[in-house]
Amino acid sequence: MNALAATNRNFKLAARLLGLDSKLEKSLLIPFREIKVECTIPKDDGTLASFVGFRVQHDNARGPMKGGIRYHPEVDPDEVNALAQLMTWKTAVANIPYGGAKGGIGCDPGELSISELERLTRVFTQKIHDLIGVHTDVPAPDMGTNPQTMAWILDEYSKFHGYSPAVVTGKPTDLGGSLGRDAATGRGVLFATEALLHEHGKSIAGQRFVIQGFGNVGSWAAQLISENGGKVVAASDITGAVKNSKGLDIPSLLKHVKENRGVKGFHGGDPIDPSSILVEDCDILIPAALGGVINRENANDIKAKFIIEAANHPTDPEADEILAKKGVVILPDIFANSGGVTVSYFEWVQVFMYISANPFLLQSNLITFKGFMWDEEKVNHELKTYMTKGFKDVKAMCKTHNCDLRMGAFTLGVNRVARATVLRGWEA
Ligand SMILES: NC(=O)C1=CN([C@@H]2O[C@H](COP(=O)(O)OP(=O)(O)OC[C@H]3O[C@@H](n4cnc5c(N)ncnc54)[C@H](O)[C@@H]3O)[C@@H](O)[C@H]2O)C=CC1
Ligand SMILES: O=C(O)CCC(=O)C(=O)O
Repeated sequence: MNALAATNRNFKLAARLLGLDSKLEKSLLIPFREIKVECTIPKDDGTLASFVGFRVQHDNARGPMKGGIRYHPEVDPDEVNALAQLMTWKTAVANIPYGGAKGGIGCDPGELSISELERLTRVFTQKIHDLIGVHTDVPAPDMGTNPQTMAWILDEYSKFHGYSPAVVTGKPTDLGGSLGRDAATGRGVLFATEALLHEHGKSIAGQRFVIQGFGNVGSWAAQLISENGGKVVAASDITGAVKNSKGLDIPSLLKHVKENRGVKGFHGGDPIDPSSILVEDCDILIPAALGGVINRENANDIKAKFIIEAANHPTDPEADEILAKKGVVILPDIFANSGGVTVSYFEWVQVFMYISANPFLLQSNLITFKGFMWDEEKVNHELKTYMTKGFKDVKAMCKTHNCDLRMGAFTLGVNRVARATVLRGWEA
């Protein structure tokens, strides 16, 4: 099932459990705006290259639309649409005052030089600058993008609208980014996993983890899990996969990935076929790469007892059904990976605090006044508070609607957005 069909299906199931009015259901499903732009850049060798960029703004009933921008060859409009919708429910589950959006450019960032990536980002920003903004739609990093990408967007946007550090989050700390944002999605995955395991009378220590994807989210999750006594027995990325049943030495693997741009060739374990990573023996499986990877082809062979969805939409609905019958507990993406957008919200709030404390910044283009920025300990502490509360809220919905964690999270998110929509008088 494609990502959009799967996401719509989950939304409709939640709407039915909530008994939503059919007109309200329809208006919640239809995106606020879909943007598709052509981005042509000169390559370093002087030839021209054209790419297609997307931004889907799904819903803004609860606040400015929020979500990452992805650079990946498989970016397509349906997937961006699904990911934007997931952001709407995710920000509502986290109970932060945002709606949902997502963007992407169909490109392979590994094939582009830094200057080509900068030109592409600036052209994309030129094409969409009138439709994003501090109070309308606030991008952030996702697959294939990073704080540097956000810095280019900030700079290009500011040429049109004046210095606007709150127009993106996940930016470098030197430009007003929040401490802790880089690790936030992985740290949120840790807190979410702790909350789930606690309920099952378990803790991270001693559990065997398998992680697919070793980029921002996967590598931070691996690091924090191993620091908390968990054993990462296999990990993979686009370059390859490695396994060590005694537990991979994560600091050495992180060093290897940094030096070699991938997991491939790491000597602290045995190389395995990356396509078998999801069915490796473990207690807890963490998909942290692409969507749709857990499907009817492999669901029956999955050995994990718990799946923590660090990636967006890693599990197809058909796999959901198979895994439920096997008794596998799935912590859904719209809760499990909400740590990133939650700290993005903290970043946005911090930027407003220092701007209002020192309006001179807006004229000077310089951020020198850090008095109202939070230290990392505060960021992490607040994140834990939000993740713990989020888990409790999801569980309460599971009890009310007698449903699994995915529907608990969907009913929680959809209900909060529906209430905001009605309160604003937007229902049909
Ligand atoms: N960065 C963030 O704050 C958030 C990211 N996410 C989701 O987490 C997932 C990962 O995102 P990031 O870590 O930010 O991206 P990233 O670009 O930093 O890393 C992606 C990782 O996935 C690997 N990968 C790509 N294709 C693969 C394949 N076919 N098989 C195995 N590995 C593959 C890459 O080699 C890389 O290690 C995505 O689904 C993203 O939407 C969710 C919430 C927030
Ligand atoms: O930090 C953000 O604003 C968005 C992160 C994101 O794209 C996601 O949660 O999937």
